[in-house]
Amino acid sequence: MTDGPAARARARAALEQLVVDVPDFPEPGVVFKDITPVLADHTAFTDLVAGLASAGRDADGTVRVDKVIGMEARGFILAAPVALSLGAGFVPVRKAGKLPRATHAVSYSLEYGRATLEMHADAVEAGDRVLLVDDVLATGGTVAATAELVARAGATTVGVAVLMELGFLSGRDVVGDLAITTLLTI
Ligand SMILES: O=P(O)(O)OC[C@H]1O[C@H](OP(=O)(O)OP(=O)(O)O)[C@H](O)[C@@H]1O
Ligand SMILES: Nc1ncnc2[nH]cnc12
Repeated sequence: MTDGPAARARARAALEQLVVDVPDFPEPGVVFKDITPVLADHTAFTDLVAGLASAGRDADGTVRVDKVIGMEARGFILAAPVALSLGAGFVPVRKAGKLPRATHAVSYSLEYGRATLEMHADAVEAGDRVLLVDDVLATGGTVAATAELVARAGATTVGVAVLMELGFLSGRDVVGDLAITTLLTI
């Protein structure tokens, strides 16, 4: 698997061709971006993962993250292979009530409602450098809540990598306390 600009360019083309816009799901007025056809295409999925993984490397190719976080549920699908390709650990951030041991928890808003996210309190260590991976950045609520969970553990969010931005954040230069300069969008 090769990361970098070539993989990102192929992945961008695949997203344009294969993502299906579904009007009024899960509620009236929302145009839902269905990424499942991209995941079903092996070449496209490979390029997506390689493109996202480039956010976890310095310009010289050195891996700059200790952990990759995926946010339930679609973030899991992308973040786990990104973690493997970087040689980093994978950490799931889950909706409330799913993780069995002591957690940090943060409530947040997203395009269609409110939710609470949790992360095991010992999943990242103080001082860890963390990359957040998800499919869609809409209001930024999910990313901001996850960055707050990382901060509560004493770790640092050094990057955010997503497949798509939906335009809610245009004109803003921060997501929560995160500078948008840390953001890679396929
Ligand atoms: O930027 P935001 O406004 O926070 O929206 C983006 C989030 O919304 C979706 O997840 P959702 O909570 O619907 O969960 P799912 O992956 O389980 O469908 C998506 O996968 C992102 O995580
Ligand atoms: N419109 C949308 N499509 C897919 N996932 C989303 N998450 C938040 N808004 C979304």
